[in-house]
Amino acid sequence: MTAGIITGVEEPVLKLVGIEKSYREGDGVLPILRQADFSLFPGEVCGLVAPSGAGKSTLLHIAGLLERPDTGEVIIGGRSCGSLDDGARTAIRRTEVGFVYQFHHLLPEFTAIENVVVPQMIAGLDRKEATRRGMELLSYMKLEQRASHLPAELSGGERQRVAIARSVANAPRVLFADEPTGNLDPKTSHYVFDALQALVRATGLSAVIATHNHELAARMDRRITLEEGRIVELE
Ligand SMILES: Nc1ncnc2c1ncn2[C@@H]1O[C@H](COP(=O)(O)OP(=O)(O)OP(=O)(O)O)[C@@H](O)[C@H]1O
Repeated sequence: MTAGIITGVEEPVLKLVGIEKSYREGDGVLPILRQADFSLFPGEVCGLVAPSGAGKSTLLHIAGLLERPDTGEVIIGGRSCGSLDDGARTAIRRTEVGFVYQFHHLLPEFTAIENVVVPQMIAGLDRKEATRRGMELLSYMKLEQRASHLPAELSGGERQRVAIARSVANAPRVLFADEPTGNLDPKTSHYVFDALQALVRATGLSAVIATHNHELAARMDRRITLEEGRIVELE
């Protein structure tokens, strides 16, 4: 066993322990996260529902290794990430973590399938294998027929489904989605979430999804919120 890697089926894919984060505000500090603790288990889809400004994006960025907490520990796949240097954190982020945002951020000059293939080729896969996996992911997202279209030729919901497929192209352990349907109408939001859920079920991925949409949150395995910087489970 590799030193520092904990194995076992019940081990969380993501663990946050005592996370604290403040930002400077004028002459003072603005505390955002205070002793935030959280565990996400394999295959779980967890909704993060909290008012604007509560710290949802901050939490996702810290958990996804885009930002460092002031104190506390982020453990991904049993590995503590706090003491790692930026290079090691970037390597873990590339292989273990996927991100989806409110806006798709697809490469406009590349087709849907190319957008899913490019990150895999950057990670070292050959084009044939990357295309095979890319088509499989697009089919989970019900986009096989749209694979050769450019982003400008796709609807908002289709673009967001391509962005989701791309975010998991390199088989991360955990997906962080920050308002992934925030830009879509309610019907399309549900359709995109259906596709995301099918993908999660098919790949065994775990996900934390920040959303203002309570109906979507109700469809997730668990829901959490932020209360005065702490993570609290919702019924
Ligand atoms: N880099 C930063 N520097 C200073 N303040 C910041 C920074 N990032 C976020 N904040 C502040 O921290 C608070 C939490 O921001 P965050 O974006 O995490 O909230 P949120 O819950 O995701 O909000 P929303 O739902 O509106 O996206 C806000 O008051 C924000 O202004």
